[in-house]
Amino acid sequence: MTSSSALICDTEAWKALKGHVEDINKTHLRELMSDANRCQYMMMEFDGILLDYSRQRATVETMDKLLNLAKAAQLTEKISRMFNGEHINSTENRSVLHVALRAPKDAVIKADGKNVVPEVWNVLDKIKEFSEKIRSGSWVGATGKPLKDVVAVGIGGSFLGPLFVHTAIQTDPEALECAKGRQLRFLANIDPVDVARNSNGLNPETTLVVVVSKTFTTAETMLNARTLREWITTALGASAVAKHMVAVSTNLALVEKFGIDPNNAFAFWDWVGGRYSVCSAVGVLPLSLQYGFPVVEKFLKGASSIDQHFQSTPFEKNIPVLLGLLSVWNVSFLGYPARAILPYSQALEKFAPHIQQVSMESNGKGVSIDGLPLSYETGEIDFGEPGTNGQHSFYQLIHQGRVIPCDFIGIVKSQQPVYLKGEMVSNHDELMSNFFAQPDALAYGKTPEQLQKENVSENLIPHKTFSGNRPSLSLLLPELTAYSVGQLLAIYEHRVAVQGFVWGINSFDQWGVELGKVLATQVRKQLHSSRTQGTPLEGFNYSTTTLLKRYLETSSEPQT
Ligand SMILES: O=P(O)(O)OC[C@H]1O[C@](O)(CO)[C@@H](O)[C@@H]1O
Repeated sequence: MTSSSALICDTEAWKALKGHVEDINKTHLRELMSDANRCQYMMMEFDGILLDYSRQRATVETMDKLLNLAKAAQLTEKISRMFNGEHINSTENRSVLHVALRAPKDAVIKADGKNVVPEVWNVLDKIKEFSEKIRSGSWVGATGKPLKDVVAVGIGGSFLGPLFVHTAIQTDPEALECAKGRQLRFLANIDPVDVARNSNGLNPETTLVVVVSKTFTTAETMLNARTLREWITTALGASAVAKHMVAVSTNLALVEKFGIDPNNAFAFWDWVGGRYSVCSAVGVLPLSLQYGFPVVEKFLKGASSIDQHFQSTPFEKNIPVLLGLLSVWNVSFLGYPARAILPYSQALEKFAPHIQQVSMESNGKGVSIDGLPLSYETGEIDFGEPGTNGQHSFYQLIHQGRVIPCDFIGIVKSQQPVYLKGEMVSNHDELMSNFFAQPDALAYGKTPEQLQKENVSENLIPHKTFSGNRPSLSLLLPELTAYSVGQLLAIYEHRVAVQGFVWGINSFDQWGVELGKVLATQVRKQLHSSRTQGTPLEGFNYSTTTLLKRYLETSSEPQT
């Protein structure tokens, strides 16, 4: 067991895994895969989702050792502390209760002694009512027209999760039907090009702007919100803000100060981390406006199903726990610094960008939760693209270059099936042929002997050899619906938490994003005074001074 100030790397369980790496290095996935009992042990099913981790560089013994590590890290206790609303985000003195956002109405989840589920459902009911008004046309804009289009303004966790879910369900037949005649756009970047892209073609008379910001102080979001407020008031007059702008925030005082009627604000709470907020009004409001609340409620139910599985299933059958432990194994023991997220589904194209924030903002830390410097790496470099597009891009490197553990995510039933008469297989079968083939190509590789038998010329043999032994895991979902998107989200959220719990870090703060913001403030002030009063550059190093000088001398940004 670790005492609160000890590092997990000092435990016997960690040392046992370190020693075990040597055993694993003596094996090849080719051999491991020939053991059917092992493979059977490494398949797990829950609520329609099938996990196959037999292509991890692990044996049953590895799993036993990882489960011992979980014990040494007090994983059971840490998960309970999260669900019990303890202030596990200790550097911000906050509970971590995104699970309460999708809990059933009759659940009891307490933060600071108070059941938060009724408050959650108050906001959900308010969203339901408001979105029905907008969708039915009973709430109209300043000129009496129904509001058909929504622009959600927000960045980071106030953007990536909602965009992921929107992209994932927009071609689902049920969601598609519910969204008929409506548009949902996202404005995140402060780059004015993003403003142009997301307002071009929209009519302010029929547009609702949802400003989404936990703090309501994020520089990019607030300037974008002011820009769209200007777009609305220029076209429709100042009073139009009341009908055309609403907000999602924990900071209702600043919402009001901005000029948005507090009755048109949708609250959430400081116990919801930004990157874990898609199940709060942050995601639920824009998605309900586009698809209707009943569709979004299915998404919440999918996430809740995984929450219950995560909270109550023994670790050896617990999908997020197994995935988290295997990631720790890959990063801390096998030394693989990256992870590729490879959904064989175009609808999941925004999944990897969302998980990049969930994972890298959570686990990219250099000290333990008690502030001790870590002697091991935490977090991994997450990236990904849908298959098969990625195969024609970066797969060369993962087959013959660096070893990157891969998550293959496949869907049994396509949202939009196509079968052309005379073709050997349907379009979805064609896609899935690749989903099934790639993990084996990575695991088995191809030996020089095999190439010789194929009469490959000697000089090409080294180039055509695949070392194999490259780990992956496969997740197979029955279909991609609002429900299963919720499941997928919760699996990854909890997996990231498991990794952080084992590494002994705080996965719920993000101090690393602050320094850059502070330095930008200094630059912003300088740009303002140089442009308006010709103030010379001061206080920057040689490099930044040179770049700023070039920028100021060669650009003529309007100042009025
Ligand atoms: O919702 P807010 O307060 O505008 O913050 C947006 C994002 O900024 C961050 O604080 C840092 O970039 C993220 O954690 C957060 O999701």
